[in-house]
Amino acid sequence: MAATSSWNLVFTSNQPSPSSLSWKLSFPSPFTSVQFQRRQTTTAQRFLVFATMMGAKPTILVSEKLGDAGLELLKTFANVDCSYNLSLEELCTKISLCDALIVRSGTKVTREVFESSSGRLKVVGRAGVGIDNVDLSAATEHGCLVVNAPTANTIAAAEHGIALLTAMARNIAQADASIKSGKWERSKYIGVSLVGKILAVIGFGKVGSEVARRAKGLGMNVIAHDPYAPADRAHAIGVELVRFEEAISSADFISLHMPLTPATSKMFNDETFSKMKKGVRIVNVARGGVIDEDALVRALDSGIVAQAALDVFTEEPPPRDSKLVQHESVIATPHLGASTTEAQEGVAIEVAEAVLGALKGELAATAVNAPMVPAEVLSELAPFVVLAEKLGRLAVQLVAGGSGVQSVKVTYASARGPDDLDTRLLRAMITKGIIEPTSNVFVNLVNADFTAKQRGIRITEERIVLDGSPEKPLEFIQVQIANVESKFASAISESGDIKVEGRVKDRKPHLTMIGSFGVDVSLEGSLILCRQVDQPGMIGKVGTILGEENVNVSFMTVGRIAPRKQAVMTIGVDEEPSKEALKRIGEITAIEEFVFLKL
Ligand SMILES: NC(=O)C1=CN([C@@H]2O[C@H](COP(=O)(O)OP(=O)(O)OC[C@H]3O[C@@H](n4cnc5c(N)ncnc54)[C@H](O)[C@@H]3O)[C@@H](O)[C@H]2O)C=CC1
Ligand SMILES: O=C(O)C(=O)COP(=O)(O)O
Repeated sequence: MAATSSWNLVFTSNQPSPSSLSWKLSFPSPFTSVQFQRRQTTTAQRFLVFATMMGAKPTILVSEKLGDAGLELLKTFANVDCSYNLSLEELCTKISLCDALIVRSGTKVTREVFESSSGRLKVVGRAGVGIDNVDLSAATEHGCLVVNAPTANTIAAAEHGIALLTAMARNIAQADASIKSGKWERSKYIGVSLVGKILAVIGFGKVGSEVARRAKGLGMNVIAHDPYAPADRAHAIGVELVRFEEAISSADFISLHMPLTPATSKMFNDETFSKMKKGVRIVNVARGGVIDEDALVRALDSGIVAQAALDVFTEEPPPRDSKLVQHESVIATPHLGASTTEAQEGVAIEVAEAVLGALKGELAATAVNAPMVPAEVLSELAPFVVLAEKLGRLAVQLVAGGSGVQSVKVTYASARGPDDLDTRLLRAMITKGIIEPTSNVFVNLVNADFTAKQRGIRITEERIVLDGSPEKPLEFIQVQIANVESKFASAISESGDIKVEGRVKDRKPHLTMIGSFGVDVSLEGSLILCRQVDQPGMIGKVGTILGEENVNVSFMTVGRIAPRKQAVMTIGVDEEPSKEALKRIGEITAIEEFVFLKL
């Protein structure tokens, strides 16, 4: 069964629920609860509930310039207060009178803002992609839904990337400033050609792939690095997906299009610059934080990087005396990637529809957070929810870089009939585990299926109906990822898929199978998996190395096919072992392969 069920997010008042409650989520006054229900209510009914609850039009604060079509749409259903350039204090004062807030990247929606709203703020709409200016945890804690507009500015951002690429290569900005100051410097501004040059696109998502398509039209040879992008999508537009080192060491031009996440923060630093071809040119229309800006200044000064074209900065606006912005080999724009008339109209409509939809009780397909689920609803499923997310995280970390995840099969083994076990939350948590380590998207019950679909990940679910007591909701969950290579060959099952299986024991998640190896480890902290020839002394050898490296081992177990044949040793560690410690483990003769996994 494909993950195609559709759900409504319904805001209700103190009235009895009109239809069956599936997930009841806490929500502040005047909405007393939020429920996820099958699509049983009509739009008219939802409007009725909405109108009854509100009594009056909701108030929406728009704190940054928004396209007219979006504003008009908002005004049809709400009182709209457009107040720009508010200080934090002013925003906090106004917010207690607003049901929704619409922002771009310039408004910091901090915890203070949610606290000041005293529960009235129900939706924050981000008219764009990046939500790094909204405190998502605070929003969720305050029961406030956050929605964005993820598709309408893709082309604008890609076009801006190409504009910066060509302007940089031909010194357009510098030459323009020169001629305007009365000079005529033809030999000073000799540029470089793009045709035949290698462009490495880092982050082959919506914007990255559009940049690649356009660069190919300019005659460039385009390669891309994105550990999670499907290779066939790249092949379809004639782009080869390569490893990160290969991308940065062979490129003449590098264009950045990955999100800012803990994994991509300062991904471009002294070490990565030192591996680049001398004279490389870099474009950044993603987020300033993916580059260590001091390291970029050093790389520009030493000539490793010949030029950089930057639209985004760690601090925006950057300090007036920023060495980077002032550098003669840098051209810069003030975060203009999404600033075209067309994109701003597009994001305005996209965000207005999402905000109004959420206020009317419809489920926003572009929701990036969700209100919290009360403990009583979760109590039975809670340990399985934790297990589901951890299995997703484990499975995706076993995928070798370059082989994108497209097909995930989840198997639930249970003695309960299909109608007595709702797997939506489990599926959402597996999806969260698979997607979150590779993106800045916040995956939850609201947006899990949408996010998986958008990323081309097909999640199918299967039931194994067991005999026995249906008291326990589930016996085990298996997660299988098909058509990928694994960093740890032993994780591949007989069917050729990466396979992990887990159970709940004493309300704690346990990994009970990896590939064809039966194991039994509590899923806490992080894990080292080693495949080895089964022989005495292995636990001692690995334990000694970890002890010497001051890494605390929480448990060790061995699962084997038969005595003295192959075994998989699972080691739980409290701290992340150093590269040196992992190298020493890999050098133990009997160890055939190993992998370190963060849970
Ligand atoms: N300058 C501007 O005005 C604009 C900036 N942006 C920025 O561009 C970024 C990309 O936007 P979209 O393409 O719409 O997002 P997207 O989510 O479609 O694409 C991001 C891609 O980065 C990949 N990725 C994740 N971790 C990676 C890693 N470690 N190395 C390489 N690739 C990695 C993901 O797999 C995904 O394919 C956004 O995060 C946003 O911050 C977007 C629009 C306008
Ligand atoms: O959509 C994004 O991520 C952007 O960076 C665009 O930001 P903006 O809405 O122009 O402030």
